[in-house]
Formats: sequence, structure tokens, C-alpha cells
Amino acid sequence: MTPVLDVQGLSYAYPDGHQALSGVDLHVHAGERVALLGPNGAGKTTLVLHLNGILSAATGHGAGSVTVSGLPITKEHLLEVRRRVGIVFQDPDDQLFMGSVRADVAFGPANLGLKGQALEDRVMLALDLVGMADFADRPPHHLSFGQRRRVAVATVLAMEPEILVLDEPSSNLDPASRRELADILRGLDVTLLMVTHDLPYALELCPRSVVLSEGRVVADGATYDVLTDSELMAAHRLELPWGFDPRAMAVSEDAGPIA
Ligand SMILES: Nc1ncnc2c1ncn2[C@@H]1O[C@H](COP(=O)(O)OP(=O)(O)OP(=O)(O)O)[C@@H](O)[C@H]1O
Repeated sequence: MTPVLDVQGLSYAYPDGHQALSGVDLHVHAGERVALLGPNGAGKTTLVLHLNGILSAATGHGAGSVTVSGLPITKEHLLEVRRRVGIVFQDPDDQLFMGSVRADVAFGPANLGLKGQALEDRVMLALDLVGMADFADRPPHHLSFGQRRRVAVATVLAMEPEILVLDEPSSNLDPASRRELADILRGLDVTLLMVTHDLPYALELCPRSVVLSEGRVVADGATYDVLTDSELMAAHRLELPWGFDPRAMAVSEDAGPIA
């Protein structure tokens, strides 16, 4: 089966010469939920920025390729790739800038040419998926942080992406909002790649984890196996919260230990 996301030998140095990625391979199949873990400065954001062509190995600072559903990320395919790969950034305020929730969620699909009832249906479906339909006419800046994060997810879902990439989705959420967002994400019919430092969240949501460290993939396997490999964890500055034991966690059947 062809991976929906195929990263091959990706290397990238920033213009100042800092080598952020070195020969990264990552193959994600349709419907997978994958956590991208790693210490600060590992290259996670740099990798994510390559997935919809914000950064590109082709700019002369890198090597390798990124292919989305068979489509290489080139200038010619950039718009289509950006529709297929939806990125939810850590700060929802980077993605919300219109006067109402409805207008923000409509912005992307309207740019694709959707209008009238089809546009309204697309917007309301996306808001329904994140439990924010009742907030459609509210100004985003009147919402709480957790509500704005959900709307940011809806702006991306409204583009009907094949791959949903989330940067630190659980950060700054209270425990109930954190759990509710996990339920929402688990219920989506989409391939999911989630950058996170929240290791319990990775275990809860993603059967598979990839660990990036100093620009290289140092582990790729079952999240449970990664989080219980104390040598690997220590070597790459990954720490479980105090008192959290993956072995004892009651987890959903597709994300948990294969006992
Ligand atoms: N614009 C830039 N110019 C030069 N170096 C950069 C730039 N952005 C990031 N870097 C460097 O590239 C490396 C990877 O950074 P990146 O932001 O991808 O890490 P990260 O894994 O997302 O970290 P964090 O967990 O802290 O968000 C770091 O050493 C960082 O200092």
C-alpha cells in the first residue's frame, strides 16, 4: 500500500547553516494516528513545515523528498498539497482572524470556490465535528483558548484534508478540554500526525510514535514500546509525568499495550 505521507531522506539546513533535519524517513499510511515526539530543538516543527511546502528541501538548503498521496511537493502541486495536508498550529490565534467563527471556517473552502449552501454545509459539518456549531456567529476573540483551538481544528477540517497535522494540541488545555479534544480527534476519519511533548496524550491517541532527536529519527514503533523503553527515553530527554505509568494506564484498545 502506498503511504499517504512519504518522507524520504529529508535533510534541511536553515539559511544560517543550522542543520535541523538529517536524512529523515517517515512513511504514514491512510488512517494511522502517529505521534511525533522528541526534545526541544529536535526538528519536529521543521519537519512539519515541510509537509505542506512552507519549507522545502528544494530551496537549496536540503535534500530528499516529501510526497502526499503520490503527489510530490513541487510548486505545481503546492495548492493541492496544502488542501490535502491541514496543519493546526499551536497558537489558534495564528489561524483565526475573521469577525466570526463561521467566517473563519468558511475562509479556506470559499477560496477553493465553494459557495452558497454547499459552503454553509461544509462549515457547519466542520463545526459539528469539533462541537462548536452553537458558536458559529460568535467572534473568535470572545471565545476561550480551548474553544479557539477547536475552531482552529474546524478551519482545517473544512478543507477536508487527508492528513491532519497538529502541533501540541493539548497544550494550555484544562483536563476536561484536553480529554474532549482527544475524543474529537479519535472520532475523525483522517490520518493524524501529532507533534507533542504530552506523552500520556500520545499514548492515549496514537498507536504509533516516531521519535526525532537532533534532526534524525531515532525510534519508530508502538507508542507503548517507545514510552516503556527507559534507555531510549533517557537518551533523548523524554520524561513521563511523575506518577504516570504506561503499563497501568487504561487505554483504548487500538492505542494500548499489546498484552
Ligand atoms: N529560522 C531558523 N533559523 C535557524 N535555525 C532554526 C530556525 N528555526 C529553528 N531552528 C533550529 O533548528 C532546530 C530544530 O528546530 P525545531 O523548531 O524544528 O525543533 P522542535 O523539535 O520543533 O523543538 P520544540 O520542541 O522546542 O518546538 C533547532 O536547533 C532550532 O534552533
